[in-house]
Amino acid sequence: MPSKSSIILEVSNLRIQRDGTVILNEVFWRVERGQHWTILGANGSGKTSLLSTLTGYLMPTAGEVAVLGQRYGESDWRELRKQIGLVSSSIRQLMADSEPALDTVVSGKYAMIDFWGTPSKADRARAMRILNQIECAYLADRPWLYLSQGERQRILIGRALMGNPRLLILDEPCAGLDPAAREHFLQFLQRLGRNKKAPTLVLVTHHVEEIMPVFSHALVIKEGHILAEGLKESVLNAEILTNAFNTPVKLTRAAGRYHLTVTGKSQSVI
Ligand SMILES: Nc1ncnc2c1ncn2[C@@H]1O[C@H](COP(=O)(O)OP(=O)(O)OP(=O)(O)O)[C@@H](O)[C@H]1O
Repeated sequence: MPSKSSIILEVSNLRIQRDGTVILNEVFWRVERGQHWTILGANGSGKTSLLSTLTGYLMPTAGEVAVLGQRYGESDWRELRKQIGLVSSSIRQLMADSEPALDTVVSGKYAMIDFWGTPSKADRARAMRILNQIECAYLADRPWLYLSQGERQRILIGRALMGNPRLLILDEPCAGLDPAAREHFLQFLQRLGRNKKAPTLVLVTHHVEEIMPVFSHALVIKEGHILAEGLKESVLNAEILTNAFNTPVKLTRAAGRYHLTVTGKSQSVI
């Protein structure tokens, strides 16, 4: 049995239902320190809903959700959110065009969008260290508007790191990146995750190619329930992914990376 402090999050018999629609059902999931997870599933399977529950934006209909030792319903989720880093397209859209990258990183300390205050010397120094860590020191003064998609993703990770999170959730961070930018970003994620002080990573992706060796575990969702979860070697196989995507697929693995090929027609009727 893992000690309490080593449990990053625990979801038990979670059910989410809205307007008669069951979005998630019978979800059991535990993430422990030292693990990095990836979440896979077809469009509409429930990935974002699961993440929204973890960040307190979606209320469970039944079941228990505990994140970083705080139980949903008993703790102030707004406080807890400060310990969870989140990089998602919804956050990307909220950034102010004129804000320099350094200020965007600083704003992560206050879990604020569009930072209006004057950052303290110490905050600026810390943000600069983070910019170095995310290999973006050269972007410190560049406004958000001019950053490339790949640079924006890194700056948002920097912003999340400013809050010193123990959990960093990345919801499709490679969306919109060209193949080279995507690979650079993934290599960066690999280095980040390898760092002993790194937060626990949870990556939502549609592409197995984005699952870097640093990710130790995988969770596959289908139609609101868990199809498979555990060590990625036991979860990521053609049979499970064929089921998850309702389409015959072939999965290959080389040098710790995966590659998926669709080999047949979808079995679903759209
Ligand atoms: N508030 C809501 N009320 C009713 N249905 C909802 C609500 N929120 C989500 N859903 C439905 O729940 C299902 C899961 O949605 P969710 O966004 O979690 O899927 P997803 O796996 O993240 O999909 P994608 O890969 O397309 O982003 C979808 O069918 C969606 O329409």
